[in-house]
Order: sequence, then structure tokens, then C-alpha cells
Amino acid sequence: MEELLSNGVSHETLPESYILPLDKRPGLIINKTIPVIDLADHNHANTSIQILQAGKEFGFFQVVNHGIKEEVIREMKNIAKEFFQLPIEDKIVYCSEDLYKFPRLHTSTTRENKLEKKVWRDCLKFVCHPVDLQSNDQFPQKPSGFREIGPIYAKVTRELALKILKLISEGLKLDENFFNGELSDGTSITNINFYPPCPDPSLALGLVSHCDPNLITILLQDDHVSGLQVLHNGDWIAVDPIPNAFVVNVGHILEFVTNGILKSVEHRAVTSSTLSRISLATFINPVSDCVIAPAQQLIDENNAQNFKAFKLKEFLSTYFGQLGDTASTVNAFKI
Ligand SMILES: O=C(O)CCC(=O)C(=O)O
Ligand SMILES: [Fe+2]
Repeated sequence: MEELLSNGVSHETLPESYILPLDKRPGLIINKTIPVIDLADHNHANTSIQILQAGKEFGFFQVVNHGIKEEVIREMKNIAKEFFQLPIEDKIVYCSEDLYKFPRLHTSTTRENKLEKKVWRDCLKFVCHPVDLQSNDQFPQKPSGFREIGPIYAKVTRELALKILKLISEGLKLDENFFNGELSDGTSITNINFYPPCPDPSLALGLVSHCDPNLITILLQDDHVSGLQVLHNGDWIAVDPIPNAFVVNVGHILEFVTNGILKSVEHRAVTSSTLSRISLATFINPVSDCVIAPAQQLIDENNAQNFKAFKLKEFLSTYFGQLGDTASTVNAFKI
């Protein structure tokens, strides 16, 4: 098994297996920002419009005044940091080659992307929906406090996702419960991404460019360390952290069911030479036997159906078979 980056040893040089080809390395970014949307705005219709515009143009936006308590955010971030600071013996028990074992801690391999290069990231994955409050092994046992804050964080991020999905359905004039049920009720996962200081951030990435394969992603960034970049009209823009804000992005499934109105957009994570960075990405998923198809209400004589109907399983095997290559994944489902 690949050795974790967070093994307690500092890294002096960047191994060859992380050095990306020239055209895939982080380069210039342009001076632009993704929209910031205030969810406390009492003008519901206005909020819906802003979300739709951001989803169409950027596939990404940040939300503030979302109603999630600062203490919950702070505590979850602290636990996430403490997890990666645990001695290696406490972390190794969660390491597994089995992709379906949760919680699962892993580092990257050269088999995850078409570049056959590793990325500068360790990742802890846990199931955040459904939460089984009877069993206590859904969340890691250490650090102490994980099993208290984990279920709370899982609940509030899910509520936030459902609130945003409702605003999207209102903006698109779909039934307000359109996204409830099988489109959002599948097993959902939170990734805690840990990017340690990298010996040469100009040669490597924390995550290579990808789109998320799920419905919608609720991402909590590090308060201070920037790292997320989003592709916009061929240029990369940095998503600078706003303390206590969440970044929201459209996954492939949301692009398909909105018939391409909302865009799933490529993004990546860069690293820092001096600072470690943590992000928590919560992926909302459809149920596994769900049939995904563009909403019928969005199709008429002026709006042709852009994507076929398909089974979620079929899509996921294409996505992972193409190693996250967006163009070939989306093309396979286009009409
Ligand atoms: O670390 C980040 O900000 C990006 C994380 C991400 O894109 C992911 O986990 O899919
Ligand atoms: Fe992502």
C-alpha cells in the first residue's frame, strides 16, 4: 500500500511520481472571483436567480449567512486537523485498498488519473448520509470528539444542500421537491482532504483538474490557506477562502438533470510550500439504482433534450473508467 504523506516525516524533495507534465502544472491565474450569495436574503426569488446565474456561468459559488453555526464549522475543522496530526499508528487502521470500506484513509496512486501521476493529498472518506446514530463506527474513534461533531456536521451540510437544491428547483420552475427522494437520498460521502506543505508546488497539484460525479458538492475550505481553483472560459481562477462560507458546486448529475442549464465545471487544488491545507467536501448522491434523465419540464419544442436517460451505475462506471476525463464522460451521455 502507498505510504501516507501525513506519516509524520517532512518532505524535502518532490518524488518524480508527483511531477506533472508541463501543461498540467499550476500556472497563471486570472483576477476574477466566483459569486458570493447571501442566503439570508429574504427575497427568495432573488436568491434563486443568483444561484442559477452562478451555476450557469461558473458552476460554482460561495454561500454566506447559510445558518450553520460557526461553532459547528470550527469544531469540525479542528477535528479534521487533529485527525491528520494523529500518530501514524492511529491513522493506519483506517487505511485500506478497498474503495468501498468506510471510514477509509488513503493517499493518491498513479492509477487515478490519465496522467499516471500522484497528487499531493491524503484523504479520509466517511459516509455522511445516512447517519446511523445507533452504531458508532461510521466516524473514526480518534480524535475524541469526532463521533460527536461528525453526525452534527453531516446533518447541517445535508440540510444546506437540500436548501440550495430547493432554490434551484424554484428558479427552474420545477416541483419544489424535485431533488428530494431518489436524486439526493443515496449514500453520501464526505472527503477530508489534507494537503501537506509540498516541496515544489510549481510542479505538482493537490488534486488534478476534475468535475465531481455527484449531484451537488458542499465544500468547506481552510480559513486561511487558498488552494481551490476553478476553470472559467479557459482560465483558472482562485477561490479565496471567506471564513465560515461554504463553496457549492454543480456535479455532473445536476448538469444532466437540468439538461445542461447548470454546468459541472473543472476544478483543481494547488499546494503551498510552507502551509498545510484542509478542505471538507460533502458529495450528495442519488440512490444507486436511480435513472438519471433531464427533467421533462425543461424540454419542449424550443429546448431539445441534450442528454440521454441512463442508470447511475452506468454513468459511474464510465466516469471512473475514463479516470475523471470530463469531455469523454459527458460526451458518452450527450444526444
Ligand atoms: O480542496 C479543495 O478545495 C477541492 C476539493 C475537491 O475538489 C474534491 O474533493 O472533489
Ligand atoms: Fe472536486
